[in-house]
Amino acid sequence: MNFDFYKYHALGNDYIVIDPNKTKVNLSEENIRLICHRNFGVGSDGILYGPLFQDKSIYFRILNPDGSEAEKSGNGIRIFSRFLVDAEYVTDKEFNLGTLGGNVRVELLDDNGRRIRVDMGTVTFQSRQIPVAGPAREVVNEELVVNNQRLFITCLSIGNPHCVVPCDELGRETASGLGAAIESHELFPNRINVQFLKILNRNNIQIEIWERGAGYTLASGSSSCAAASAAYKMGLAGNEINVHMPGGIIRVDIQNDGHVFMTGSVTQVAQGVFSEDLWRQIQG
Ligand SMILES: N[C@@H](CCC[C@H](N)C(=O)O)C(=O)O
Repeated sequence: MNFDFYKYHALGNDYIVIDPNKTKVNLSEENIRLICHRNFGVGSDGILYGPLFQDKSIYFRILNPDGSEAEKSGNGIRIFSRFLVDAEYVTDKEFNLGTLGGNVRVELLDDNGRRIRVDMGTVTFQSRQIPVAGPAREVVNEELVVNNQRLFITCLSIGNPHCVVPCDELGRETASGLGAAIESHELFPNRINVQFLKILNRNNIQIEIWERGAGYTLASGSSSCAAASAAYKMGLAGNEINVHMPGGIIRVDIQNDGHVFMTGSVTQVAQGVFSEDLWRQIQG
């Protein structure tokens, strides 16, 4: 049987995979919002659309539940890699994947892609590359007042933009209230993903996440890499870091050459068909 969509989660960060070679859907912003809606649609933190083949390379698109497109997603990369194994598009243990935010190298740590390590590339703290408004600079430990609170932010890009905010105490309410205000702050012309960071010790950090275009999520791969890189840059942690999130733990290793490796799990949730009612809505 052919399915219209496949659903996976990586530590509770859930994605719907749609394969354009099998299922033809008009992914307008409105349709993306409906498919991802947790009451009116299937429900997810986003859609992964691929494989798309170009010059013998495999690409995929990452669509946020508000209809916007992201350049990169760590959990999205691991989930899409597992889908490629499940759908028998790849048989090698190591392969490259293309995203808008750059190419990554994927390594399957077991036979069925349930545990995956990814070379996510390198990070930059340069404001122009993230982007962050104002003079060209590295955005490290910079003061920002949001909702009358004085914060110290470190911003970086790992293909998609992140703002890391060290905090003494973490909680879903703070992450949601401050996260939404920071995501759309005028300092960030492309909006930004936000991580609230607590240092546990040199090898363990804890984060709460507010994702651009998705809101509060239980886990995020690129956020784990961003928070670990910011903690390392500020001298608060070493280069081998377990990132604890509400949905579970991702391991981040920062190499001497600057490459950031992320290791974590992927779980398949469902294989499904869109009902006639939903098809009627998404076909207009
Ligand atoms: N969940 C993701 C990040 C998805 C993209 C993000 N919302 C953005 O707009 O950059 C991850 O695991 O990295």
